[in-house]
Amino acid sequence: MPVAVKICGLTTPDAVAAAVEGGADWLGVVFFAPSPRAIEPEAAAELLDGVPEEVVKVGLLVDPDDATLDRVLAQVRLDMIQLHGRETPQRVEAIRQEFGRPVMKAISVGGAADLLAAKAFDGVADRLLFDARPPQGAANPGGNAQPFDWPLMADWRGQSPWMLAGGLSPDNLAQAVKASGATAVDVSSGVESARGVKDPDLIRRFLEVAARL
Ligand SMILES: O=C(O)c1ccccc1N[C@@H]1O[C@H](COP(=O)(O)O)[C@@H](O)[C@H]1O
Repeated sequence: MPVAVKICGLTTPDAVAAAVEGGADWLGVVFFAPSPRAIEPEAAAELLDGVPEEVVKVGLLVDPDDATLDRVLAQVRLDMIQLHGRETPQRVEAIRQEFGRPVMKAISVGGAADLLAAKAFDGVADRLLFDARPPQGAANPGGNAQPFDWPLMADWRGQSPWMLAGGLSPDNLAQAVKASGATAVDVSSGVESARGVKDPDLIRRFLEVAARL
C-alpha cells in the first residue's frame, strides 16, 4: 500500500513544485526562527499560493503563544498546525479549539517510555508525529536527520492516526516503513543537498519510493 508523505521545511518554489507534482499529501513550512528552514509568514503565503486544495498545508511551530499563532494564521492559508515543542495535552486541545485547525503533535522518541508518555496525547491531537529525540545540545527539537529505533512503533496502538519522522531518506524509507508499520511519513533533512536546502531530485526520489511501497 502506498505510504502518505509530508515534505517539511519547504522554502523554495522549485521544491514545492517537485513535492506537489510528485504527489505529496502534506507540505510543511517552519515558523521557528532558529531553524535553517525558517520562513516568514508573508513568504510562506506566497510560496503556498496556488498549491491545490487537496494538498494539506501544515505550519510547524514550537511552543507558540497565541499572538504568534494569530499572526501566522492571519497571513498564511494553513490547514493544519504542527506543534513540535513541549506543549501539553491541554495546550494542544486549547489550540485546536481557539484556532479552529486540526493539530498534529510531535512526540520525541528516545525509548519505549516515551511511547507510554505519548498516550496522554492520543485522541487529543488529530494526528501524532513520532520523531527522534534531538541530540544533546541541539538547537532545534526536530529536523536533525536523526532516526530512532523504528521497531518501537510496531507495538503502538492508538486512536489518533500517526506518522513517522526522523532521519528518513529515499535510501532508508522502505526499511523504516517495514520496521515501524507506518502508513504515513514526514521528511525534511533527507531530501536536502545541504542543511536547509531542499533538493527537488531527492524530493522526487523520496515520493517515488513511497508510491511503490
Ligand atoms: O525542520 C526543522 O527545521 C524543524 C525545526 C524545529 C522542529 C521540527 C523541525 N522539523 C521536523 O522534524 C522532523 C524530522 O526531520 P528530519 O527529516 O529528521 O530532518 C521533520 O519531518 C519536521 O516535521
